[in-house]
Amino acid sequence: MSERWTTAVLDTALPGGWAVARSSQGFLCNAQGVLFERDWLKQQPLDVLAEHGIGHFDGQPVYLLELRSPDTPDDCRWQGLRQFMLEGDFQVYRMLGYAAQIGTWAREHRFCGSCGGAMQQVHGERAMHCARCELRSYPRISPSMIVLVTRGDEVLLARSPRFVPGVYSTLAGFAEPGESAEDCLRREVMEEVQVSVRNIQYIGSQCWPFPHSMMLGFHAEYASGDIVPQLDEIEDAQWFHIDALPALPAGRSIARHLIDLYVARRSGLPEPVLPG
Ligand SMILES: NC(=O)c1ccc[n+]([C@@H]2O[C@H](COP(=O)([O-])OP(=O)(O)OC[C@H]3O[C@@H](n4cnc5c(N)ncnc54)[C@H](O)[C@@H]3O)[C@@H](O)[C@H]2O)c1
Ligand SMILES: [Mg+2]
Ligand SMILES: [Zn+2]
Repeated sequence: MSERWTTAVLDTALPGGWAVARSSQGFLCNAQGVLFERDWLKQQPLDVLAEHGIGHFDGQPVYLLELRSPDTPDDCRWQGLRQFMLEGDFQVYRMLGYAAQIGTWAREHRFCGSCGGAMQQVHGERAMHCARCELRSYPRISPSMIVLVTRGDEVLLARSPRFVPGVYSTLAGFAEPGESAEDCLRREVMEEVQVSVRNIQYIGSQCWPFPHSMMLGFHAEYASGDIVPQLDEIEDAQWFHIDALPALPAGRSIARHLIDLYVARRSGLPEPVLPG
């Protein structure tokens, strides 16, 4: 894996470095991209809610300006995080995914969830602290299982009403307290399509910053049951032959990787690599 982007807790009192700016409209971009000279950006008339020192890109310190409103400096525009996931430099997307998670988490933890007091960023640590009751809050990550259920040359794919028309994907769901990854996977598959699985095989993981999932990806073999889609979540679910697949999710998603990997293995083709 490339190390162009690494996270760090940087001191916002120091000058210099690069900055990205985020609002409800996405990240600020100009013709050069999404990284701005920080000292210049801070002189622009932006409505800054908070600043975070988030890491290094190509060895240079990077800060996040989290904005209250999307005021747009001259020659700039906004681009959503999903668009960075779909195209362009994947390391830039990784940096912005981290920035988005830190910005959202800090914005949602300005007040203590225990006593309601104001919270402050802890110096040198990615944490918010309540001076009144000593509570510390850390960035939130939600473990989620994602699984390709297989039956020989067939794979089980489903579509949610939220998907682009025609697209089918793997099954996924959030872990609940008390579950192992395997428990969650079996429960989600049973809830969403009423199928049971066996031979669960861990494939790999992917950060999914929409808004704070950690996807744990698996292959699992079909064991028993007929597909019965869960009405509110799953619009349709079917077995598809690997030679006759429908439209699939975005190329850099772990959902797509799980499908492409299985097809490659069944077909004796070189295995794809999960972008990371
Ligand atoms: N990277 C990928 O390829 C890929 C593909 C599919 C899904 N995903 C992600 O996987 C995650 C889970 O998938 P899903 O939407 O099918 O989940 P799911 O099947 O568990 O159902 C979603 C429901 O879970 C509840 N929920 C929302 N946030 C939660 C949380 N943090 N913890 C527990 N429950 C929560 C809500 O009621 C929501 O409607 C989502 O973040 C989704 O975007 C990623
Ligand atoms: Mg689901
Ligand atoms: Zn408190």
